[in-house]
Amino acid sequence: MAAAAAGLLSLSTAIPSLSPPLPRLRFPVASMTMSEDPIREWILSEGKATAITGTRSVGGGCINRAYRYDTDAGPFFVKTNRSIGPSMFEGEVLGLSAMYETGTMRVPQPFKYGALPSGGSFIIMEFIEFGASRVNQAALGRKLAEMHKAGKSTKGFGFDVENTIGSTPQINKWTSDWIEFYGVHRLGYQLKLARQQFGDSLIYEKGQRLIKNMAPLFNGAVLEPCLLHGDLWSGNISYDTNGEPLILDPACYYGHNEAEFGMSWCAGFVGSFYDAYFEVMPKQTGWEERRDLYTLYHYLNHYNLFGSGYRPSAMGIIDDYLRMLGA
Ligand SMILES: Nc1ncnc2c1ncn2[C@@H]1O[C@H](COP(=O)(O)OP(=O)(O)OP(=O)(O)O)[C@@H](O)[C@H]1O
Repeated sequence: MAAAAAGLLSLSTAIPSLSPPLPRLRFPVASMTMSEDPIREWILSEGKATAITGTRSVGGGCINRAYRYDTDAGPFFVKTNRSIGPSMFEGEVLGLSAMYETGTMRVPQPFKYGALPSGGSFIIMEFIEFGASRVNQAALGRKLAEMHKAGKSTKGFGFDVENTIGSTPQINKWTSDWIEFYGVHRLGYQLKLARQQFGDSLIYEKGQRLIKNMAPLFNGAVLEPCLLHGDLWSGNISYDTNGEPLILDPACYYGHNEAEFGMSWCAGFVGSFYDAYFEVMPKQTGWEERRDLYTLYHYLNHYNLFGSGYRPSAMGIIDDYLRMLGA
């Protein structure tokens, strides 16, 4: 899909409740007719508003600017990025759309993304009022498992577009074999980046040794592609005013379900979360032994994004596995 293409979705397909069955959402490629303010234009046409009564900044994000647009058709949530083209928001729209279509976990319904005339890009989506943090980890675990169960792929492991994890590119090339996908496009990609950025050939070589020898860790596991949020940490989890969990800001792809727990060290998941999750998606043989392998991807990404403070954690995991595997 061309990066400069705009995603289109009519608001007439908006659904007030998430009860299945949901209509299939589509984001057809459309040639961009550049208006002076494409956000306003969409809200006042397909967004079905006749007046924008106010706009205000929403804090919280790091990468983009976020706004609430109040209108006579209800509020919209808008993010803009002044320097990156629409490809980043294309990834977010397709990820939100894929999760929304499962009719399981609550996610904001994505409406539109495109280019800004001054450069940069925007995304418009459903505005969700967050409730007081009535943390319900059991509901979160159950809904997440339902999403993993419902979000199936016929193309293998990967996604239709590349996206980003933090600001690091995330390669989603469709691959039929999970161990190959995780080795090449997840661990291998981050290891190459560490060698390139920091000249760290030690972590690269040890990491590659782990990739070559990690297959036995998957013995007995059911390696089916499931739709993953991909960046599930506490900053991307919230609750609506009914106390229903919702997840935001995804880096979606189809992967082995256990990879979703790779950010658990920043998510604060407790026992009730895992108990509820495993009631829907049963625990697989060897999960405890694979757990750190899935956190390794995110530790490596933190090393690449934030520097050497994360290196000991990544290296420690690699060394432990090399010892365990006698590699
Ligand atoms: N659909 C939504 N409705 C209402 N508020 C939202 C919605 N999505 C996000 N928010 C709020 O806006 C803030 C910024 O959004 P988000 O985290 O997606 O920004 P970002 O800059 O893209 O991400 P990052 O956290 O990676 O920097 C969030 O912290 C959240 O409080």
